Amino acid sequence: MTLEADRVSRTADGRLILDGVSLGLRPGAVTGLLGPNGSGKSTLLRLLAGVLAPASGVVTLDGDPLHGLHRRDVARRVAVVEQQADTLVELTVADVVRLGRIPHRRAWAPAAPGEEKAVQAALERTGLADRAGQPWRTLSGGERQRVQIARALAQEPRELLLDEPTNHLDIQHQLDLLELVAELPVTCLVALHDLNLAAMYCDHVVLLDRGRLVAQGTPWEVLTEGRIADVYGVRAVVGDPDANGRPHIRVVGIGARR
Ligand SMILES: Nc1ncnc2c1ncn2[C@@H]1O[C@H](COP(=O)(O)OP(=O)(O)OP(=O)(O)O)[C@@H](O)[C@H]1O
Repeated sequence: MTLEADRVSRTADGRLILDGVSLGLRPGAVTGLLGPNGSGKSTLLRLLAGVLAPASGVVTLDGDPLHGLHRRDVARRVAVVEQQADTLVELTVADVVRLGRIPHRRAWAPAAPGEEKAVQAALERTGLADRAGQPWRTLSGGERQRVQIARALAQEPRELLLDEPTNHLDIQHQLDLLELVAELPVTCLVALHDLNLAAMYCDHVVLLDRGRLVAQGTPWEVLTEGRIADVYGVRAVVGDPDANGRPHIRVVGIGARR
């Protein structure tokens, strides 16, 4: 078992922004969270992370309601990479990655020897080992994004929730990052805008539209031409030109959103 949302809703400013969404992550698999701007992806991700509470419905971790668990216990299991990382003015790259270890430490206890190993491993996995001493504020947007991923890996989570982690990344780093995520032995939910990246790297995808879950299944099941037209308002051709078993989505024009 892992993270599950059962009919969760959330309102903001009196408006329903998530409406009765039920979703179970697949243990060890990468689930893509898709949907147009404002469809509720970040909100759902934050509910699953326990950062926001649902107005109704419940989120559970291994069957236990998240609201009944200690923050630290949730943080030992679930790592989150949000879109906008805070500006941590005077920290180095390694300092930021070390923040990932905080949930594993007893209050006021110094870092245990194994801690630094986890930090080093995370820096190496994200190709940042030679940047460890660089001040965070001097990094480019893409480098900051990778440091946030390294921080999440240093946390050694079992569930990893990523909100548009490929933003700011050049194409090679986008592929590197999603390949890394796909190889990790963790349960992962990743919000993405690029349907082709989702089709390439996700085992399972979930599609939101205006706060509702409209489809979930394999990329082939969910990313149909009709559904792409309905949800995104574009005309697309879905095929498998590379014969790699993954759908390729070619957008051919603006359509009408139902
Ligand atoms: N605190 C808030 N107050 C008012 N409205 C909010 C608040 N938080 C979210 N919303 C609204 O809820 C809707 C869903 O927002 P959310 O950020 O979850 O969407 P998203 O799918 O992640 O969008 P994007 O792809 O643009 O990042 C949006 O219309 C947003 O304006």
